[in-house]
Formats: sequence, C-alpha cells, structure tokens
Amino acid sequence: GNPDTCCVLNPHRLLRRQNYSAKVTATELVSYWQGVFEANGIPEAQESSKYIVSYVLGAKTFHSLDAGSLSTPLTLEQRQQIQQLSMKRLQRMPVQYVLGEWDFRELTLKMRPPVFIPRPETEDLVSLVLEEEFQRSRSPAVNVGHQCPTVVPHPVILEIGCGSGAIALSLLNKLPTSRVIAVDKEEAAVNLTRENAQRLQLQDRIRILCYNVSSGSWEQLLPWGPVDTVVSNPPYVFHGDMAHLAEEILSYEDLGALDGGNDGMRVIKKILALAPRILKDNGSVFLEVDPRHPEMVENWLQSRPDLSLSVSATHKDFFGKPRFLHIQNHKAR
Ligand SMILES: C[S@@+](CC[C@H](N)C(=O)[O-])C[C@H]1O[C@@H](n2cnc3c(N)ncnc32)[C@H](O)[C@@H]1O
Repeated sequence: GNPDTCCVLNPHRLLRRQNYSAKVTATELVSYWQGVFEANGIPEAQESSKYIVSYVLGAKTFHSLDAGSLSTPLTLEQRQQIQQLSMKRLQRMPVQYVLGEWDFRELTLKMRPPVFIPRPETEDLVSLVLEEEFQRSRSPAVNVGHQCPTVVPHPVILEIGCGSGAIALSLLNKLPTSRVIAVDKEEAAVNLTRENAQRLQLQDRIRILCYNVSSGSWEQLLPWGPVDTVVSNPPYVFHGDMAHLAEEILSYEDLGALDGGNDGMRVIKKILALAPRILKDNGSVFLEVDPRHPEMVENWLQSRPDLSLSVSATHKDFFGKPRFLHIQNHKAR
C-alpha cells in the first residue's frame, strides 16, 4: 500500500522516521498529532492534540500558552511524554483519562478509568443546588431568633452516585459551612472521591461510603441526622440507547454509571423511594435526567402519593432541553 498512509496509520513507524534531534515546537507537534488522530478516525483530533501538548507543557489549555512556550523547541522527554499520551488517545481512551485529571467548575479532579468522567452539563446541576442553599441561608426562617440573627445554616447534603466526587466536592467548596455524605456503589468511585477530597483539602466535611441505593439501609445515610438536600446524577440512559454511545465511553467508562434500565428510571425510582425517609421536612431532591424523564417522573410520583414528593421545577440544560428536576418533600418523616 501507500507508505505514507501506512505510516500515518502506524505512528510508531512515522515516529521512527522523525529526526529526534530536530527542533520541534509545541505548535508543530499539535499539528503533527492532530494529523495522526485524523488519519486514524479519532474524534476531536485537534482538541485532543492541544490538550495533550498543553498538559505536558504544564498548561491547562493551548490558548493559555505564551508565545515563548509556543516557539521554544520541546525537550526529548516532553516529546516522548506527548507520544506516550497520544498513543493512549489512539486507543480511543478519553482525553480526561489520558491526562489523568480534568476540571469541573473551579476544581481540578483526578480521573481514573472506569470511574465516570464528569460532563459539563452537570455543572448546572451544582448551580441549582447552590442557588437553593443560598436562598435558604437568606430566608428569615433559618435565623435563630434575636440573639444570633447572622447564624447561617449548616446544610447537610447527600450525593447518590458520587463517581469522581465532582458534585459533592464542588458543593463543599462553595458552601463552607455545609457537610456532604457522598455514596457510590462502586469501590473505585468511592476511592477516587476520597483521593480527590484529600487533594483538595475538603476531607473534613465529607463522609464517603460504599453504598448501593438499591439494597443499602437508609439508616447508614444519617450520620448527621436528616438531610436538607439529596442530589444525584444517576445512571439514566435508556438501556436501548447504550449501544449508540461513543466508543470512548463504551470501552473505558463503567457502563453501570450510565445504564438506567429499560426506561432509564431504575436508579431514579430507588432514589425517590429513599428520599422521604432521609429528608428533612421541605427538603429537596435535585436530579439530572434524560429529557424524556421529567414527564415520566411526574407521572410516577403521582402514582406514588405515599412518597409525598412532587416536582417543583424543571430546568433546561444549555441546549434548551429539560434535564434537571427539583423535587420537594412535603411531609414529616
Ligand atoms: C452518571 S455517574 C455520576 C458520577 C458523578 N456524580 C458525576 O456527575 O460525575 C453515576 C454514578 O452512580 C453510581 N451508581 C450507579 N448505580 C448506583 C446505585 N444503585 N447505588 C449507588 N450508586 C450507584 C455509579 O457507580 C456512578 O459512579
């Protein structure tokens, strides 16, 4: 076959042909690896290449590199590290796992397969919880009389399915008087949340438990008594849609983090059945869901009046799709 095509499809051979004493700049290496990724059908070829080169140069984004770093020839070690990381991307590993870290809101979190990589839309789920907590802290009901009108509440938040800890740790970071219980059924997720909490010095206000919402006993979730808020980005993909997910997801991420069963509601229903047992009166549940779910959840809650929960608001994601549910508890436990 055409040797050039052959080399592009086989980057080892192409790299051997490169002159290792040549001076190669960051900009040139970005184009080089972009070309290799494109020739191999790797999605987001340019972005992947930029992230890898920037990471090795100690920057978050290519955009943030100054003119000096862009024009300085890379060292052999840097080029070899870029090659090593790019080889992983060529195996369709998501760039977040390739780099081993990713940003979520203002935090940099460690990432490790197969623990679910936080998605950008989930940042909006965190914003909704923060808005509610800020509103509560301003509400006169939380003041404890004349002696101490400035007392702020100390919300207790439960996150179900914490993955890497993105939601739980972002909430702790923004709510300095809050405490969070973060649970996940997977040991790998619990360990990664723990590591991320420690790296971010947020370990003192969090309890991290291996807990399966389908089988665990609710008493375990109350180390600090009834909770103000339950938040979850549960597995909610309809089982029939799983096969259409990108190869990056199917090969590297834990599919148990995504597969919500036939109607995507398997774990959602477990969370809603648990919520009234552990929430304070007027406590809230915030869920990220599929756009088909808000109506399905409303119907299901109507068929379960015993849960005393109702949808109080549905919020849209940045594409205008209904993706976030605010559900409220109405009665004493
Ligand atoms: C979509 S991921 C969300 C991870 C993280 N909260 C985020 O937004 O990046 C769902 C998480 O729920 C966990 N999970 C799935 N089923 C569960 C169950 N029955 N009980 C507890 N956690 C569960 C998965 O292991 C996974 O970490």
